[in-house]
Amino acid sequence: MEKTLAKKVLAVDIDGTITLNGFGKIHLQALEKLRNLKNDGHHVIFVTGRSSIEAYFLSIFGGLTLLGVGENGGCITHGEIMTHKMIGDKNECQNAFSYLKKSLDEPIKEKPVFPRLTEVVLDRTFDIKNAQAILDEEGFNVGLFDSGYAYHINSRGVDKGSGLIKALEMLNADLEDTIALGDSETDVPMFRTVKNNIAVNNSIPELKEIAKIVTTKNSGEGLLEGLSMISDQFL
Ligand SMILES: O=C(O)COP(=O)(O)O
Ligand SMILES: [Mg+2]
Repeated sequence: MEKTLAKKVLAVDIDGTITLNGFGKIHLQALEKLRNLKNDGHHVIFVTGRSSIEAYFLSIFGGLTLLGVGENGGCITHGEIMTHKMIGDKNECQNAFSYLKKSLDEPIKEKPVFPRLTEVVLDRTFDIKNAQAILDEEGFNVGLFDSGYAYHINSRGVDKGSGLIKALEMLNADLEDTIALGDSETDVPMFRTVKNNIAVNNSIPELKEIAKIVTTKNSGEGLLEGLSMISDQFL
């Protein structure tokens, strides 16, 4: 009697992993692969710096699990009736943004993205490490993160790792049954949380260093390559 495989959870980054960073175009074969895995009984969810509403709608149109972790873990949108679980605190992120506007010499402005419920998203136009030091110095309880697509001001303790753990609780699923895929700094907390993970070839070196699998191909092609490398093991 063939052992039925435990239901796995695929936690998939969007920009730079199933799209080309900055453009948003979905790699269709990669999406088809994810839908097939969903149809095989696994959970497939997006864990992204984009809005959780974008992730949720992509899961509807993609035929995936109706749960999107967005805003770098700051908000989870889920269910047949669209419901938001807000984890981050937009107020403290906005206060930090206002302080940076007064403190930085370089230009700093919000990136024109889909509206956010718990974070602030900025154009990548300033020295992020210097900005983080200024916020720490002033005692702001926020983090500044670079997804390669945008800078994010998130509440302290809000990241893709903490957001994924909340999502797994909601799905009644286990960390050891989870596989994460990503490409940028914002995926590092997720990879530190989930030991089974795949960094696509266009990932930053810091993510590749901690990844269990690093693909030779970029973005959507890399997702397909990475999933084929594990499918014989446990998908
Ligand atoms: O919105 C962004 O920063 C891009 O997001 P992602 O790479 O985490 O999907
Ligand atoms: Mg990404």
